[in-house]
Amino acid sequence: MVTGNSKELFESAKQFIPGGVNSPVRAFKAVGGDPLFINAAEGAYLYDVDDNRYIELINSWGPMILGHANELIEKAVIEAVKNSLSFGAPTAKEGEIAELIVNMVPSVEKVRMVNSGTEATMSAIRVARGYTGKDKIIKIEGCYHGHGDSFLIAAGSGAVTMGTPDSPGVTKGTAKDTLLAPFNRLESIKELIESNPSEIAAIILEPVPGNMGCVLPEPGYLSGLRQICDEENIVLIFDEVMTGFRLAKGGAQELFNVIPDITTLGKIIGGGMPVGAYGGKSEIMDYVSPQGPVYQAGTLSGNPVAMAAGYTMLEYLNENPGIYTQLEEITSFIVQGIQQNLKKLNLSYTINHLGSMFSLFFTEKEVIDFDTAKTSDTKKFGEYFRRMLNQGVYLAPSQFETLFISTAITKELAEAIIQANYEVLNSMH
Ligand SMILES: Cc1ncc(COP(=O)(O)O)c(C=O)c1O
Ligand SMILES: N[C@H](C=O)CCC(=O)O
Repeated sequence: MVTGNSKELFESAKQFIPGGVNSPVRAFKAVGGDPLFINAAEGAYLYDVDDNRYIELINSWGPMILGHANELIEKAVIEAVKNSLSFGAPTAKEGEIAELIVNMVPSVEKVRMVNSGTEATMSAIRVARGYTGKDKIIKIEGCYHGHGDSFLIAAGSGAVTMGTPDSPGVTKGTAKDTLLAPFNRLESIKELIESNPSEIAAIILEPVPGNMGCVLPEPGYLSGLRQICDEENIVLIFDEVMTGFRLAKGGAQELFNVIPDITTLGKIIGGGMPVGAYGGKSEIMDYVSPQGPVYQAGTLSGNPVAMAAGYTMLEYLNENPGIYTQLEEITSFIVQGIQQNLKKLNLSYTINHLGSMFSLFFTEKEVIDFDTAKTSDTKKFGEYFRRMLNQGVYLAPSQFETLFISTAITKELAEAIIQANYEVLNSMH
């Protein structure tokens, strides 16, 4: 594979950008080799600056659920751009997208738009604290909620990939208000509540984590959290930045029928533009300024171009719920194909899968939380990643990320992915 142009651009970028990238995991540091610089993408394909073509299994870390360069979204963006890029004043589209989100996501009665998932989660815990008058939060180990200080403790995604799940720069004062529990362990949550009586404002988690790789909640875990929060006057926050509009049109909360108090959203909600949102019960959201005293603002919040893209995406998903069955079927087909490959090759690595999210973990252990995810052989994953790239399949460059399937993945492409997986695993063992 020729990658000279990417190499050159990376060397140049490193002079002016820390590590040459604007988000750490993109640097390929954990998998070796230099990152590919991307020129264009269409449907299921990504094209780099050396004209190599790849089948896309990241989809901009989730947002591109309909594949790249979707005509409807492109058209909506072009129309919006004609009226100026930003007003910093209310628009009709903001009301329309808010109403659509309220109709689609079961927990959301009112919603505030922001510019990223990070802003959404930072704002959500501030409201939870303002509403309850309590300071501490419980965070689940291995979940990633963006780069807000309160969350860079036992954080998944790029943070664990770079070997910095507890980031320097987070003050001890902030860190002491973030308590940690393993995923899927209600007992541990109960112990934290007992040892911090009347101090916990919120429990925040990814209901189906994708940032330690894809991990599934065990039966009763999410409903158990709901019950504990009700009993203890704790705000339950589902971070559905990844799972929102992906696992179902109402997200993981619809799928598992567990309704949180606050939901954070991102990725798909912007159709590829930088958007986030947090919403929930009116009683809680009415604490947000200017209705209430909890301050949160944004110069570009509700940006008209981003709202046009997001609205078009959500409207399409709302009107075409069959997409979720289609995504589940094609993802199951790929997962089963990989499972058969593993069997043929006498390998017993673990695959976790739900809807259009899946991860192949290079461990023989069942992966149910951060500790078991970390038993994966990351060196082996790096080799797998590089060889898959050579086969023309673009994976997330970290063991601690889920893959995302888009509707652009056809049966033929799914077969090509399974074949590439077989050849690569065979060549490695
Ligand atoms: C579950 C989850 N929450 C929050 C975030 C932060 O979103 P953003 O990167 O848009 O700030 C991400 C992804 O980065 C995420 O996957
Ligand atoms: N896992 C992260 C978000 O979901 C990946 C995005 C990033 O860190 O660049």
